[in-house]
Amino acid sequence: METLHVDLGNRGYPIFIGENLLEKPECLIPFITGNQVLVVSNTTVAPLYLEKVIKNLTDAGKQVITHILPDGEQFKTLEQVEGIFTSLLKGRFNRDCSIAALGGGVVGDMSGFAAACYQRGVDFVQIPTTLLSQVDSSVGGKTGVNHALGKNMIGAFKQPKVVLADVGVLDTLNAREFSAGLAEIIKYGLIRDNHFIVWLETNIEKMMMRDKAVVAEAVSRSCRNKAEVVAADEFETDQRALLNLGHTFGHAIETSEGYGSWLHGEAVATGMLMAADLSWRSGWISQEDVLRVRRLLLRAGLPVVPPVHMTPAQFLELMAVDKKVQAGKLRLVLLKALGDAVITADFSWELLQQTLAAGSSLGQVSP
Ligand SMILES: NC(=O)c1ccc[n+]([C@@H]2O[C@H](COP(=O)([O-])OP(=O)(O)OC[C@H]3O[C@@H](n4cnc5c(N)ncnc54)[C@H](O)[C@@H]3O)[C@@H](O)[C@H]2O)c1
Ligand SMILES: O=C(O)C(=O)C[C@@H](O)[C@H](O)[C@H](O)COP(=O)(O)O
Ligand SMILES: [Zn+2]
Repeated sequence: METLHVDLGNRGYPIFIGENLLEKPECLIPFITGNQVLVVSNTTVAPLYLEKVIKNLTDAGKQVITHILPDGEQFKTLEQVEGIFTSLLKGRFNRDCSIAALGGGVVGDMSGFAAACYQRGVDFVQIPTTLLSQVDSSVGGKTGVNHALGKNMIGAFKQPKVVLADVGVLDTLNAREFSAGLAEIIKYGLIRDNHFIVWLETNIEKMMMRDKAVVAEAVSRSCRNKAEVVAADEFETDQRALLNLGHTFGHAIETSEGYGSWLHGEAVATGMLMAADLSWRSGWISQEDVLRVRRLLLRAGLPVVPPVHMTPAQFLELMAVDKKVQAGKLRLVLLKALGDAVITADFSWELLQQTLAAGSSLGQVSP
């Protein structure tokens, strides 16, 4: 087992990464101070792993109740969070209770948001069960829900007390969801870790075959990158926005297509290629760099062509509500080099239009 730490002073916490961690109550119980625990999961994950988590908690003398959400991004809503509050109130849960999120990013984001709001804040722990949630969403404290008009528009920062990433649970994850997690992994390489890109290019086949050691290393390198960024800028006043590479385009795709139609990781993958394309049109990276990004995404089983029917105008309308917009000006995360991203409003509107219109020829037509 490997232990990393998110250095946030009195809001700091460990990330445990390894196999069979669901069988190690010592990784969970010390981080739950009160007696009452609500475990939030969903209809897919609960039958697989809920029993183990409940046993660890009840063996330690905790009073446990559960709340099982319907499965899917389309249920990441305020209405479903209200249901979590109802379970807490019906259970007579006090302010010293904890909420445990057992599931992927959807369960984690909603549970964390419920924890931030219930009685103005209770403790919460993350037990991420998808690759994406182990490498990204369980770390850093962004929580929230979607709105029909925009992704993750309602939310709060709420750090967990611990992150328990048991890579063994990824055995039951389907191939499409596994690939979606790879998008956020590739993101860390592109924004700040050129060595990680080379490592991924070398190990992507082993990763796709779910070689346990390679998967654990990818989770660890990703979490280390994320923990460093979050520790430097917890509330996204500056550099944390780099973690949004590909997301301005990607969130527009998710919203336009209907939540759950494109997986978050798939939309981010295509969005990262669009960001690379615009970086190339801006003269910052080479065409070979863009093709390198494209090849890696394809090898990871990810889509690289935006929805054919999405027009530049539709993209721009949805991108205008992005959370990085400042004083009405769109800011994008772009690449100065592979492994070196910047957040900037300094791009040409005309070149952006070209990227949005490029479709399947992203990065492949000379500007
Ligand atoms: N808070 C953050 O910093 C952050 C970061 C990245 C993404 N996100 C959010 O996370 C969400 C995406 O998360 P996700 O990709 O984990 O999707 P998800 O939570 O929808 O999980 C994907 C699917 O896998 C299933 N599943 C989960 N664990 C499983 C397992 N071990 N075996 C079999 N099936 C399993 C789920 O039931 C679901 O059907 C999006 O809403 C995105 O906006 C948040
Ligand atoms: O932790 C962050 O910061 C991120 O941006 C991680 C992203 O992968 C994640 O999708 C996040 O939810 C996007 O944040 P948002 O503020 O654009 O909703
Ligand atoms: Zn993301």
